[in-house]
Amino acid sequence: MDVLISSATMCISPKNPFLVRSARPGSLILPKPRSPANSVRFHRVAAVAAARATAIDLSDPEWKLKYQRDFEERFNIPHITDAFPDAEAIPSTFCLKMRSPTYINNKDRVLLKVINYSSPASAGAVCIDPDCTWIEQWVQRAGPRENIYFRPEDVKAAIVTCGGLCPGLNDVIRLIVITLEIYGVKNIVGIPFGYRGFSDKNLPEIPLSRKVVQNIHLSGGSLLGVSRGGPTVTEIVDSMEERGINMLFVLGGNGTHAGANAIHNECVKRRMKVAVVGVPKTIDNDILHMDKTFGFDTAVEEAQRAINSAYIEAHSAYHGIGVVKLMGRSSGFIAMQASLASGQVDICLIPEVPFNFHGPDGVLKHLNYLIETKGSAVVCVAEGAGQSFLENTNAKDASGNKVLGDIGVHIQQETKKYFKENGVAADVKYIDPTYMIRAVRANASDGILCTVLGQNAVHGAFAGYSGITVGIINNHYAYLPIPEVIAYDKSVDPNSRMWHRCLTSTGQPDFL
Ligand SMILES: Nc1ncnc2c1ncn2[C@@H]1O[C@H](COP(=O)(O)OP(=O)(O)O)[C@@H](O)[C@H]1O
Ligand SMILES: O=P(O)(O)OC[C@H]1O[C@](O)(COP(=O)(O)O)[C@@H](O)[C@@H]1O
Ligand SMILES: [Mg+2]
Repeated sequence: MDVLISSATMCISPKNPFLVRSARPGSLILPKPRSPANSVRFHRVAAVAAARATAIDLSDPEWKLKYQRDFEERFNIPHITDAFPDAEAIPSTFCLKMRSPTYINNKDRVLLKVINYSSPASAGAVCIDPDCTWIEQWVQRAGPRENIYFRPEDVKAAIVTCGGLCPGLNDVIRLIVITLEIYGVKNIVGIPFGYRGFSDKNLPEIPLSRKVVQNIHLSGGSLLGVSRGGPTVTEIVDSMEERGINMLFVLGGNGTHAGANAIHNECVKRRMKVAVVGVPKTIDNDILHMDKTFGFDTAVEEAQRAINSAYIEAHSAYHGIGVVKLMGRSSGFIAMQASLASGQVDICLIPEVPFNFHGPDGVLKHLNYLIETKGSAVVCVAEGAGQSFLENTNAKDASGNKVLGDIGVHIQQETKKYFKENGVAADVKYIDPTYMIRAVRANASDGILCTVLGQNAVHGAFAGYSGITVGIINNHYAYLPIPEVIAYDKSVDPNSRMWHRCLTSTGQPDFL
């Protein structure tokens, strides 16, 4: 569970079960937004989640039942019949050439959490109460339904890709289009350059068909283009009304999904029979509840190449130090996984784990030790790490995301200075492979994930769901209500086995 509810007087942090904070009885603890620039956005979303979650009084003998009911309500996915109770269901038009498809029953569920922790002290434990009481948490299974709520001939489907690039965008677009055609949809368009394409009159819709998308997965990027910022939700929905779009597939991260949810709500308010379905795209892997998001595997694989280059440079130089900065605004998943996978990293720094540069336990002292003992060293740092050491410019990008200082450059400069001051030779090389990684095409495992997610997005829309997103959970596929996946950024748990494995691999000490 991501939001922890207090016991009579205490509550335990969901991210760090060892951290017990006092709280008012019955109060609800929501994680603090990580980035100040995003705080308005995440406070807003968190408030939605908070409003929907019932504070649980653990002294109530019925608390478990109430908790379960609350969970079911929160993870219930909006359906077109909520606003249109008389909406007609027709037999599915999804048909395969060779055989008739098997369907998902609406009552099928996927288990969200699969470990029954016996104690909050267990590594990575996420507990609801101090006894770590086991509560089954079921979410909706994704897939084709026997009955659908849209006649294919009445559908105008649109696809939009927002935010930064991520490997696999084209794979998802491709499968959405192909699946829509299998249902019988003829009117499919791409909205160019993210949400901007809804308002910029100079950007015409891109007609899509199997023929157009057949080979797009062979290259990275997005056939449709991406952007940050753009029109207001009102303008987007006005544009959808004008264009007659009644199915919208939104590929993007937390910002895009906040937009998609707002679009869904606005459509409900205007009584438009529209399905808005998200497919989470975040190379940083910071969307809640999912095993991973598409593009992440590819990013880790590609990041290893940069780490390997940094290693070779460092290893070939006299007292060489290689610094690689990887993506991860507020979550260090790519840096952690790539460090683990490569086995060539001596120091991995992520936003979730504080560290000092200077002082007897600082990064620089350890680098000095590595140079003395090994002769070279490799540092892998996530872009959001160590921001407190950098000047805060308060600058924001077009989407309102905080523009971060370059921690890689900072490490390079500080390291050079430190070794110079100590009269020790050091050859410091810095690599920032961000845009090289983001632009590659998806690897095989991401390609498959994209295929499944794209197909399921279309099944969800035809099944009449809206305001939902699709994800892989414990190797199964599920539909989730958007507010629950973007309540805050998923981040690396410093108490998790994975982070501890990373520390084992690098051999680094605590830099505090
Ligand atoms: N809270 C929000 N409500 C509506 N739209 C948003 C919100 N936050 C971001 N957006 C829009 O979503 C798009 C992508 O957001 P961004 O943060 O750049 O990328 P990502 O979706 O990958 O997080 C942008 O066009 C931005 O204007
Ligand atoms: O230079 P840009 O396009 O703003 O992208 C930088 C950002 O893109 C990312 O790679 C992914 O961010 P999004 O999920 O918001 O697209 C971040 O790690 C990074 O901060
Ligand atoms: Mg984002």
